[in-house]
Amino acid sequence: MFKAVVTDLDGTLTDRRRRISTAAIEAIRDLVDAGIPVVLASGNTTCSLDILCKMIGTDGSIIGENGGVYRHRFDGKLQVAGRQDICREAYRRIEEHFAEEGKTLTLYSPENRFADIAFARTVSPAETAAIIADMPVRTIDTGFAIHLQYNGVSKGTALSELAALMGLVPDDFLAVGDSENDTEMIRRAGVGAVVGNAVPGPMAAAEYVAEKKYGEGFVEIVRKYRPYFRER
Ligand SMILES: O=C(O)COP(=O)(O)O
Ligand SMILES: [Mg+2]
Repeated sequence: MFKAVVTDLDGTLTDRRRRISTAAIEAIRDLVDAGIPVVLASGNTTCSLDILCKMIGTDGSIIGENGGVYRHRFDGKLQVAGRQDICREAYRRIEEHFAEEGKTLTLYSPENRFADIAFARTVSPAETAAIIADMPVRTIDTGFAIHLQYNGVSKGTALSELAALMGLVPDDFLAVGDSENDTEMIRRAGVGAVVGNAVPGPMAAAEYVAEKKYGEGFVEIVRKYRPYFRER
């Protein structure tokens, strides 16, 4: 029996253009109304997740910044993992490298990030990774942004820590995602599933691959596993 859901946001609840699926919102509300906690787990910042949680109607339990931050409920203390100072150092090196080629990078909400660094996908993620190959920092391409995260921090590690705060274990969760940054979370959860638009990494780690893409895929996955949930 599963007890909770942890889901990615961009590309799982939203389409390619980041428009949220209203069907996915309905599916989350049905779970929440049945007493099944739903955690939003994203590369996005805490403040953007907070607004979504309020408007969708979850209890505010989140994993943000690709596992760099996590919190149980709205009133819980925001936990910060990893080393943003080292990610910043990596970013400076990347910035310098591309500046020599005449390319300027665009940071995403640096003032609201406590753990990772995110910037626009205007340069090659593989080239970015090569520049910082000797540093303990991972380059993550989510399909929406390039993130720099301290080694050993992921949505998967945050899931283990958040689950404990919720009185649960990762095995109690159904995890849903679409991108490279969801692979560890999908591996760690009791069952992992991906939407039809997922990239090969998380797809290979998942027990189930939805036929449908984006929000419709999320709804398909929730329907499939709904009988295996314990309602509270
Ligand atoms: O922040 C990103 O780059 C992608 O966000 P996601 O983890 O919700 O897909
Ligand atoms: Mg995603």
